[in-house]
Amino acid sequence: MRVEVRGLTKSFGAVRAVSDLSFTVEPGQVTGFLGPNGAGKTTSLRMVLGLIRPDSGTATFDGVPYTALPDPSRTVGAVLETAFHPARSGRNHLRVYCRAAGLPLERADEVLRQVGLSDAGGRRAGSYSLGMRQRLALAAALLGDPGVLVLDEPANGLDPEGIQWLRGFLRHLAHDQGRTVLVSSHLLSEVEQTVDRVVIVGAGRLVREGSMADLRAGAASGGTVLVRSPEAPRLADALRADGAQVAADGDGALTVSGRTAAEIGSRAFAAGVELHELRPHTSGLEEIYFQLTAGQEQFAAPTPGAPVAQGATR
Ligand SMILES: Nc1ncnc2c1ncn2[C@@H]1O[C@H](COP(=O)(O)OP(=O)(O)OP(=O)(O)O)[C@@H](O)[C@H]1O
Repeated sequence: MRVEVRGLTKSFGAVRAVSDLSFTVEPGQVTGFLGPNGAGKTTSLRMVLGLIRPDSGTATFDGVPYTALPDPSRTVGAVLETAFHPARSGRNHLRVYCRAAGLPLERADEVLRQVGLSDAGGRRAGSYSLGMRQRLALAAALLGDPGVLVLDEPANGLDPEGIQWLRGFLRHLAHDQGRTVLVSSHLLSEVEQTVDRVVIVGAGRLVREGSMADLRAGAASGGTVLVRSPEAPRLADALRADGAQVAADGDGALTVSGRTAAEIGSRAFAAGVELHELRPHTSGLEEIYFQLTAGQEQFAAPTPGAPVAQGATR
């Protein structure tokens, strides 16, 4: 099932949370919905799920808006926020949902098993760790065996082991079971190894949509490489002649952009230049994400020592 978002726009008073946002989420893939805090991710997901009405624009599931789906809980599963009745067991929490959605009660145990909570199903949800609550929320989203999963920051509060489990689980749901998975995060690094595609938003607008492979390819040439050589000027000339950008610090160190470390090493070898150091300086990927979203955090912490801009606080 394909999710299509077209021209979604939403303001809260004077704050335009989402602005003419369009993107597509394909089946069989995990799509990361990325952007800094306040970029409009949660508002967009709530519009996709029919929880708030957009000022304009549409979000559809194979052409049908959420509110017109004949059987929404069997079509779309969502994890938005994790609120539980603390005295209710995890299993009973899920059974309440089953009843409300007209699903067989056995589904509760099936999804508990899927998320690895079988042994904890009888315990009060109030005693669950944050990671277990996230798993329970994911279990609730899976109750109707939906073709589409929409997850808002599901990695929040998970320990590294939990994040690794989630990564494998989401990829399994998309790649092996063909589901459409949309997962939001404000950290690229958190979902980098999980997602196949990215939709990046900043200040409510789309700033990038594409495959993770494309983002990585752009990043490989977007980073910088630190090179040290006793023959730095000669190497700089050779690299510049090839079209690379080279900054020299005069002390035998060069900062090269537009070339990977391997390409620089090959060029040096071909020119017979001795190297003493060859080190990728920035990851490229984080840099691209940062550049795409720079200055768009709504509540960005000021740089220490920098003057506070007028109007930067609200
Ligand atoms: N109900 C609301 N009333 C007023 N303003 C709102 C409301 N919901 C969101 N906003 C504002 O809309 C903007 C986008 O918020 P949103 O929560 O969608 O961003 P986000 O990308 O999900 O951020 P975060 O990662 O911090 O959750 C913010 O400026 C926020 O303050």
